[in-house]
Amino acid sequence: MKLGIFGFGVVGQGLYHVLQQSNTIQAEIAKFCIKNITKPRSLDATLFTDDKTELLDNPEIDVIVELIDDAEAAFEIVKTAMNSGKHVVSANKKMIAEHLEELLALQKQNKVSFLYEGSCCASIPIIRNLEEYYDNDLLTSIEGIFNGSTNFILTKMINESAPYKDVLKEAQDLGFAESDPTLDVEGIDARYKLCILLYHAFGLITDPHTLFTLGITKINTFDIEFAQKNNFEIKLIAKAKKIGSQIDATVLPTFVDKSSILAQTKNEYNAVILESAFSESQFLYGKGAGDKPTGSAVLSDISALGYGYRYEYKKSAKSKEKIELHEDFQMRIYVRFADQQPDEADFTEVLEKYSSRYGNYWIGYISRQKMKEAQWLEIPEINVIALG
Ligand SMILES: NC(=O)C1=CN([C@@H]2O[C@H](COP(=O)(O)OP(=O)(O)OC[C@H]3O[C@@H](n4cnc5c(N)ncnc54)[C@H](OP(=O)(O)O)[C@@H]3O)[C@@H](O)[C@H]2O)C=CC1
Ligand SMILES: N[C@@H](CC=O)C(=O)O
Repeated sequence: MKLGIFGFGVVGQGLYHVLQQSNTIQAEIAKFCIKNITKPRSLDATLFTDDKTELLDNPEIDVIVELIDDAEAAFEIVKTAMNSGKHVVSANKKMIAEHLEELLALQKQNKVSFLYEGSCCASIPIIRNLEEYYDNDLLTSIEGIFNGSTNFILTKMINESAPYKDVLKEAQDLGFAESDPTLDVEGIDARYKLCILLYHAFGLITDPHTLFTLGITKINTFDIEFAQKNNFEIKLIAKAKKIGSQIDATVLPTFVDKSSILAQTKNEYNAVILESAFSESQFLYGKGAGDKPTGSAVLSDISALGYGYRYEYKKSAKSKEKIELHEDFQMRIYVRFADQQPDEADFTEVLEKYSSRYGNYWIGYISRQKMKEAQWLEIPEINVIALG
């Protein structure tokens, strides 16, 4: 294989290192295409170009590896590569989640492989497991910690009382966070990953914007103290549950019991729990961000191209039932507020009310639709955390 690699940032360099250390892959790097040609690089300058046609128009390059931080530019690169008959490996969850249908069509039209294991939970081989191992089992739910940066931030905030701003900066310095870290802390990155996994798990294509998502930016010491008093950890949980032919999918900060497997998942580690009819509960665990862990997933895709592997998207091909996203579910939530309180009429039932000079909270049931429409959710002092 001759590889044309786009991007030499955290993941591009991680891939370079794992490729150097792996002695089983028959792949040669033709060139890296990057954005800024004047930036100093750790490798010989002849290996770099800022002209994408040098890679895309080179007939000797049969595999394009797309590892850049610009989703729209990435989509153009991937489209051109596939239309030129090249196989593509990517880790770009934003690009994949936002263009999934077009990408499926491009693979089919051009009879090429498009693999993207690194896009979901970095080193955890979740996509290929969903494609191959869970081919015939009846999956009922997939849930877990799908973002390394927020898990790193929450671990440090809760276990080490570290300030949010400092740990966000640390997550950026370690190469875990996206170039735009809002994608991480607002839960959007986890939502992209959930969208991709929804297709591989259940055959459901979803517009990422439709999934109800809350991030971790409003969590404060009052919430952390509530968690500690009640033996909880706070985790950003992405979850999709199949009820009949309907799917309930959300990304929410969630109180999880300290003894649970998800509470034990710390720092940049990710975790996925799968529930299915025959194998019942299974757990996958591994680093969800970082150079070499993500590089290893990309390497595994490159290796799979060596034996002609491609996703068959079996769930969508085999499914006889029409799977739909459904929003009419009740959620049990904790809502913390200061002077302005949430609208009680929005709640189906308020189970508990607490008030003190340090802060107030309610615990209650509310429908997803009411949550989506709630104006009070925009108030900076109001924070919602799901109760699992
Ligand atoms: N970091 C992580 O842990 C993980 C990241 N990902 C995904 O991998 C991708 C890369 O992330 P990461 O390595 O962290 O990002 P970085 O910001 O570290 O690197 C981005 C690279 O893309 C290059 N680039 C940007 N735009 C273009 C363009 N138009 N043409 C050519 N090159 C371009 C940059 O060039 P230059 O060097 O000149 O600036 C840089 O080398 C993203 O999609 C991210 O979501 C997936 C899993 C984990
Ligand atoms: N920013 C992402 C990187 C991996 O996907 C994360 O923190 O999980």
